Amino acid sequence: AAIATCLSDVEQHRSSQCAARIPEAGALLDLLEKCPERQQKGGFPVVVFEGLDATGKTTVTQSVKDTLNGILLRSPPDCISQWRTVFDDEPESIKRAFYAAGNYILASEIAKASTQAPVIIDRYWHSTAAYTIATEITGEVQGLPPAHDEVYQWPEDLLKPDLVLLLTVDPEERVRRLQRRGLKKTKEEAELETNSLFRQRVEESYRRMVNPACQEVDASASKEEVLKTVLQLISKHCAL
Ligand SMILES: Nc1ncnc2c1ncn2[C@@H]1O[C@H](COP(=O)(O)OP(=O)(O)O)[C@@H](O)[C@H]1O
Ligand SMILES: Nc1ccn([C@H]2C[C@H](O)[C@@H](COP(=O)(O)OP(=O)(O)O)O2)c(=O)n1
Repeated sequence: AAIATCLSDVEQHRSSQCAARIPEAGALLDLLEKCPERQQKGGFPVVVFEGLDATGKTTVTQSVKDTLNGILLRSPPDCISQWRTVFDDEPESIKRAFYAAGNYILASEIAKASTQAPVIIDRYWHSTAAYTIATEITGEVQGLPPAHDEVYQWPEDLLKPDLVLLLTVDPEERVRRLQRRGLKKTKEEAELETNSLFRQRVEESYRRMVNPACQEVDASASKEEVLKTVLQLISKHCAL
């Protein structure tokens, strides 16, 4: 399934002539091969936060982690994030193999952490899927694969979270937050800012994901209000 695809993608790139150019692909594959397959979740809830850049994921995940005494994780996981810039400059298929592999490596961390405390995650599979789907077409959301297409399914061999919250803010507020933050953006995020059709395709892809689907949260309110809404949703959907 998905892990096989991303393994073969990375393997292909390791064994191809570009391997000399991307030695990190070999190191990534070694890490991936060490991860046990079909990881099981522990007894604590696993909650994922998704959304476009600057919708407030970092802010809210930190607060939720503090409130619930939880463990905060992100995709791509810290153990491979030093290679991110290398893969971000590669062609689309190599870049996506990196992010896909990162989700499987993260699954091992989630399995372990969820035996200790609630796990809060900043991006996971839905990010990889939504940005990939949105990149593969151009133009309006009408051009996306139809709702219920299998591209919107969660990979059957990847550990599932209990709850996925999709943070959305209106485009003007999002740009204000991006500007206020003033951090260096990934190339793709710079493009997002200017390309509103791409942004719409990413959000619509997020909304079509199923099993688990994303629950949308309007994140335009103040940090305190957003935190309150999110904590209510978590206590409604997860046994804490
Ligand atoms: N609810 C909010 N209202 C106003 N500003 C916010 C809110 N949440 C986050 N911000 C600000 O917006 C910027 C982007 O937030 P951040 O949490 O880094 O988003 P992300 O992790 O989704 O990229 C930051 O400068 C942050 O302080
Ligand atoms: N699990 C993940 C995480 C990120 N990605 C990709 C999707 C986009 O190209 C970028 C977004 O990452 P970026 O660092 O800009 O986002 P944040 O600042 O963390 O909100 O990474 C992914 O494909 N899969």
